[in-house]
Amino acid sequence: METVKTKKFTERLFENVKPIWEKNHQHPFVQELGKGTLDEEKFIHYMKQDYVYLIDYSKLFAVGVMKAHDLNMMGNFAQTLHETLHFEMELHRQFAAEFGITREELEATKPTPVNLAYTRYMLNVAQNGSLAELVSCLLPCAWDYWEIGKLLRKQYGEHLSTNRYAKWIETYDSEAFGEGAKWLIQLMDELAEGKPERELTILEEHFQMASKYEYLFWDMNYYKQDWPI
Ligand SMILES: Cc1ncc(CN)c(N)n1
Repeated sequence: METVKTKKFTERLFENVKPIWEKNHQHPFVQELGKGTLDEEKFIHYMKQDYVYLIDYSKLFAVGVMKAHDLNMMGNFAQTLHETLHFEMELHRQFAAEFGITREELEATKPTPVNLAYTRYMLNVAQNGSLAELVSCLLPCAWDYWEIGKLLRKQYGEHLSTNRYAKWIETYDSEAFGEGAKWLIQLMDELAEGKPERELTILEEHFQMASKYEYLFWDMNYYKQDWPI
């Protein structure tokens, strides 16, 4: 008997988000980072903003621990929280040290309107929504960065030795980061399993919204936007 392969929910998400992610991948911030030509001030703006973004992003994993369905899932959220604080944010601390920025200065960064709107959106869903909603919100952050890491390695990998931002590409293209993204993709599929279309639509809205915030985040840093007053 012929078996019909049903499409995974994340395959649907990936197909529909392509136009947004393509814009993220072609954003001048991303492309110039890949080439190593990105203006230092723009990168510093990003490093500082991203550091405080990641403090809030880590809290989403803590909510994941609270809402996890079993010990295994709880452990995975706890591990991802740990890796964000000690692996991903270490990248920012290292770059900051290179640019003469102290840890205190990094941590004291005030989030810009876009940064605040993005993290508040996710934290609101995390606290008031289901576990599936939480994962749909935080997934683009992990997944699209992994895609960008792989893409920049493919496009500009030959010139990494002369790219001052090489460590950034190596981090997001790394096996460790990819494993985290793959776990979240798999978890999204498990949590979406058997859900009615009404609920899947809401999950997809969060996924698309977070993906659009990713674009705004690149733009905000490229143009060094901050509070006008
Ligand atoms: C804004 C943003 N989005 C995603 C990532 C990858 N965790 C990040 N560091 N910053």
